[in-house]
Amino acid sequence: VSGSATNTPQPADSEYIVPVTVGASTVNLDFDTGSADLWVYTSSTAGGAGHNYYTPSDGATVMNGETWSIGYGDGSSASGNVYQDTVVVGGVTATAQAVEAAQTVSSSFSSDTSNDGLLGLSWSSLNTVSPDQQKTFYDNVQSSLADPVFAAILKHDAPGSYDFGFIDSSKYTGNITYTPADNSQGYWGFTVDSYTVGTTVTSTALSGIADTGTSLLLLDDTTCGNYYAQVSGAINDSSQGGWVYDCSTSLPDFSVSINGYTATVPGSYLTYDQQSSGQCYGGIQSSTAIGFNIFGDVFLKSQYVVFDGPNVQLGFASQ
Ligand SMILES: COc1ccc(CN)cc1O
Repeated sequence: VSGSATNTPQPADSEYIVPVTVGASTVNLDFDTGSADLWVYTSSTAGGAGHNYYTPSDGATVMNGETWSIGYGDGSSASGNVYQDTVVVGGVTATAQAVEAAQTVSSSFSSDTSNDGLLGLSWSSLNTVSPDQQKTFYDNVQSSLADPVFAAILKHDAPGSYDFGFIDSSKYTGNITYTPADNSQGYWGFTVDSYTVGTTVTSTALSGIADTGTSLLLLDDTTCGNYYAQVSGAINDSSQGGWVYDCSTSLPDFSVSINGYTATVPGSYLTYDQQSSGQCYGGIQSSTAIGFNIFGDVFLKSQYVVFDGPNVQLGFASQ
């Protein structure tokens, strides 16, 4: 089998939401290659006002004794109990998917009514269900897929898709360049050989993770400093949450070299949003607080990205 589900960017391309059939309901989930839990609001979730919620199908079963509790890099969290139910994404069906029902969610989730939960697409080793760790949707359907891969096609301010089971050459230009993935921490980790700000090449390798569930491109302080050195007037202002600059400033492109392929994020994608101060908040920010680099939506929305589990590799092409 194969299938494609449309994703829709939320304001500032902050997250990409996909309608998913979970049991007897349709909910809008944030697909997150940086985590491995599929969780969703229920009719009784504290903080569930304004969200669609999960209704178990007639065939659903409660996974007795199983619970989950997750924390994310931005300090948000959620927890609850677990059902086994049918989940359909773009016509691809997982018949025995662990559906994690949220009993509690933190305030940043409850106030974000654009999503009704998350669908994790990292490696299943990050799944938080206890005492029996559960598999991601991708792991559950992988053996049924015509080609056991999925692709993320995130766009700037336009609908894209998550494709399961096929590579679509109409969705990228040139060729796909593959590079080994580092799944040792449960993420889709990878290394770039160098980076370029405008036309200035820095021959330093950077490692990080491909994370559709993080909005920004989070890089070490040296790399951030080298980028914003080419943004006149940019300052790193902790009171505004990081690197800001006057919104009239033009931004240089940021590109990375992966196995001979140059992945370019145009300067026009590198402003995240305008602050009330009239300053603009950059899409490239520091990864110091996290301890590793994150190639989030700001980077990914310039690329066609293949996530290949069996070969433990990532593929990149321009779109
Ligand atoms: C508060 O909202 C979120 C927090 C964490 C993630 C996963 N990186 C996704 C979200 O939409």
